[in-house]
Amino acid sequence: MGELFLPINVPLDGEIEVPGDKSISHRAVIFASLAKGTSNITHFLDGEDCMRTVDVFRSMGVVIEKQDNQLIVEGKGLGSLKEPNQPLYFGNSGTTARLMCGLLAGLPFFSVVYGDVSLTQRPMDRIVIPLKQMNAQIEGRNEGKNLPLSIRGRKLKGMTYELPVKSAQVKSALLFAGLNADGPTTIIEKTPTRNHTENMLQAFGANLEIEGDRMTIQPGKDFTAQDIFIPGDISSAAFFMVAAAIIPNSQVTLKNVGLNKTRTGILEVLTQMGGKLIIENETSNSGEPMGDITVMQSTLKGIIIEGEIIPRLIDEIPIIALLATQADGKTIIRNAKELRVKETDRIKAIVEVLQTMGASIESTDDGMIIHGKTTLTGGKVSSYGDHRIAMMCVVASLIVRGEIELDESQSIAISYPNFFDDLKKLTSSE
Ligand SMILES: O=C(O)C1=C[C@@H](OP(=O)(O)O)[C@@H](O)[C@H](O)C1
Ligand SMILES: C=C(OP(=O)(O)O)C(=O)O
Repeated sequence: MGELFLPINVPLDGEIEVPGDKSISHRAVIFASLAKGTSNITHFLDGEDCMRTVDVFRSMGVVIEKQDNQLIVEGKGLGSLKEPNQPLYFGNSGTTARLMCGLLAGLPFFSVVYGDVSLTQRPMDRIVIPLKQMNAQIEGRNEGKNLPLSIRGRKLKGMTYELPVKSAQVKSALLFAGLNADGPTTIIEKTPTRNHTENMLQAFGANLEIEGDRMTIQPGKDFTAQDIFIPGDISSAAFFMVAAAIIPNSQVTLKNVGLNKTRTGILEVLTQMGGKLIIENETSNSGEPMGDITVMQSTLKGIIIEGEIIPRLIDEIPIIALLATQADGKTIIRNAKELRVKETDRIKAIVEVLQTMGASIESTDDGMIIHGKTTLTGGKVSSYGDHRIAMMCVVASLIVRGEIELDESQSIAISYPNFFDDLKKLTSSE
């Protein structure tokens, strides 16, 4: 996209409603498509990733209409899905890939699934191995480690499985597979990851029991259509929370943001670093809490981010790294090796981008160490086609002394199509 001509050190001021949560939007389309009746989904994220999930269900015969940010889904039940006559394209979306494979493995037809260059490199064995233990018939490139995969769906066997990787996508894939199993499927999760699938299973009337670190799904329950309001995405809000925290005299309110505890690690980190934030107007819908978050600029200090909090802020680490460059002292991020298998190797990308801009940051095997506070000077950087790296670069451009030349920004439409409009609103208010 070339040079980012954005206002430098202009305070961010005002309020916006960030787009709908990406994880919850994917799940809302899936559940509404499996349910019987008409579901209205309000504040749906029409980013590219969620539209891939919509297209997949359209290819299986579900009528889905989009009116602005409202999605109307005419579900006819799990048994009504039809064999797609073309390969299913998952684009850049890891969530679509993992969740859909779990579902397709148990449906009585054949499908072929593939993705873009980035998704084709991401690990699929984390779902293929446990799905095969449930009797799934899946073949794929690199012995099933990567897309494309071919899936001959059939009745699956229930099983008990302890998750070896802290991944909500793997957990969700197995819960969806469990809907088409011959008996109960129990999943043991030692470190909590986002629980939107569990919340929505319960909201649609599935037979799901959760006890401590184990959950059991029983097949055989029909789902009834629901009206769903999708909260704002805290992972999108994070970019403006950080911008407000680091640009002098800023104050930003983000309305109706999802506050599910499995996602709010960023709020804890901001507070521990000395950030000022207020949460107001808390409500909830379909088991998902939400509220308004106001963030003000403040003096920040470095902290250690590790352990159980990591899955609760995994997608926010690119913007947290930028935040840490503006905090006094050392910030250490550990136990985040999963970042290496996201849209790009995010540890490598974050470190490269921020080093180019003049930050003092080094990578470790499972994270990074950042020394602050540094004045960023700009430079020529690549997002590697990763939406979160691209948005981090745009926020950085608001505080750099020089200019940032970013190679692309189209990827931002994957999760935040109106990102630049929202940025403009916050930088141009009186
Ligand atoms: O289940 C989900 O919606 C997601 C889970 C996380 O991935 P993993 O399950 O791979 O950790 C997250 O990084 C991704 O953006 C969305
Ligand atoms: C990792 C992400 O998404 P996905 O895994 O669905 O591609 C993300 O949005 O940061």
